[in-house]
Amino acid sequence: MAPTIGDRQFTDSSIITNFVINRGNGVKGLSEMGLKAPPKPYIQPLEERLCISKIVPQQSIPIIDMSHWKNPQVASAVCDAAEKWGFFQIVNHDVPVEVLDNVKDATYRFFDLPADQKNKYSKENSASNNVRFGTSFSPEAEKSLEWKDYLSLFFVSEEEASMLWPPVCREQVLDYIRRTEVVIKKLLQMLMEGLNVKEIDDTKRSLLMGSIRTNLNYYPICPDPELTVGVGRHSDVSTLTILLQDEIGGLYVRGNQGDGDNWIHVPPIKGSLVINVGDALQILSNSRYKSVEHRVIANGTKNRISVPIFVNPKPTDIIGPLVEVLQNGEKPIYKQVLYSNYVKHFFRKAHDGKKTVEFAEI
Ligand SMILES: CC(C)(COP(=O)(O)OP(=O)(O)OC[C@H]1O[C@@H](n2cnc3c(N)ncnc32)[C@H](O)[C@@H]1OP(=O)(O)O)[C@@H](O)C(=O)NCCC(=O)NCCSC(=O)/C=C/c1ccc(O)cc1
Ligand SMILES: O=C(O)CCC(=O)C(=O)O
Ligand SMILES: [Fe+2]
Repeated sequence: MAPTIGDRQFTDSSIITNFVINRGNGVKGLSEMGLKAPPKPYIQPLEERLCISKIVPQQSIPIIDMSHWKNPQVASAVCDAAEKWGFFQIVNHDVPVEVLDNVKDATYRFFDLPADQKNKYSKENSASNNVRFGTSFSPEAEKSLEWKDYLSLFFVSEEEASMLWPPVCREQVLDYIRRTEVVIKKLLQMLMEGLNVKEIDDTKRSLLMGSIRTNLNYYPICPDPELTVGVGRHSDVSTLTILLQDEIGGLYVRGNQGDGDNWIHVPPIKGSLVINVGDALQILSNSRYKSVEHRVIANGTKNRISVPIFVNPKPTDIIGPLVEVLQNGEKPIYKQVLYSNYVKHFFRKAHDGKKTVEFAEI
């Protein structure tokens, strides 16, 4: 017999939505009931499941050692990876491993809170849109739900964070952002030099790193990971995303071989950070740097967490190909778009691969 919530059989999708979404139990609450199979709303159509034959085990994204970051070879490796892969890992980046461990512990602390505590930060209850606890990406728009809960923290100021962010993780997330900012600046400087942008002035700084959103992602144990997704295929809307993952694995990036229907695992490396180009940098660079599709498969025996920092333009910025990039006579592929409109378009629909960027195409 299917597990029950109260006296109702756990097959009715409205009961699941109520338990998971409205009452703040999240998919973590479902997972902890020890279900034998994922409930129907979580079953993905065949075309969205990651078939093992599409995984290319012999390939991997570049791993870049940042210890001698002033060496031009490092800049050239970063620009090369951003062009060809859109994804790379960095090691020896100077963000202390304790800072990373602390933010991982803080993530567990938040998700281990009782449902009613976490639900204070839900879309309905949160004191601000800048703090949101939720599940899946866009439950209202999705045909099948993702096996993921999240806390999303949009940074406005330390003062606002101290009033609005959950105390169990606030300081650790702020510390992670502060320490990572140094490496973000180095990477952006290298990427801009690769585009012939000599100086990052205030306008460019805003376009490249004017706003920061940090998500704490929690992927609970899934009874049948092959039938579900942790995160569906998508590209990020950021300029750059800095991702901290734990030791479990499960992140896959679209490969660039053959017809492109192949996926590469991003292996966890202790102390490393995964970097990926987002749509905003693809647009600013007129497609020199590529935002690449990726997805997450939940684990059958372990809970997994990840903590992406999305480095973005300011919502009020207008983004389009940079003049420096078009100086050589290159035709612009993208029009000028208001970044908040771009983000709204992204949040309004279910994940759908690289579809969001079409919003900015000429
Ligand atoms: C322009 C925004 C996006 C919307 O503002 P708004 O029009 O005043 O309205 P809301 O804040 O009420 O949000 C509108 C819709 O956006 C969605 N949304 C608003 N934040 C959120 C939120 N953190 N989460 C998931 N829905 C949201 C949400 O669906 C919501 O729909 P609804 O409440 O049903 O009307 C505004 O929040 C804003 O300027 N935010 C700052 C810019 C910003 O967030 N940049 C971050 C870009 S990177 C990023 O977030 C990547 C996230 C991501 C996440 C998961 C992934 O799998 C992959 C990537
Ligand atoms: O959990 C991961 O490894 C990646 C998550 C992701 O792609 C995202 O939050 O945008
Ligand atoms: Fe992502």
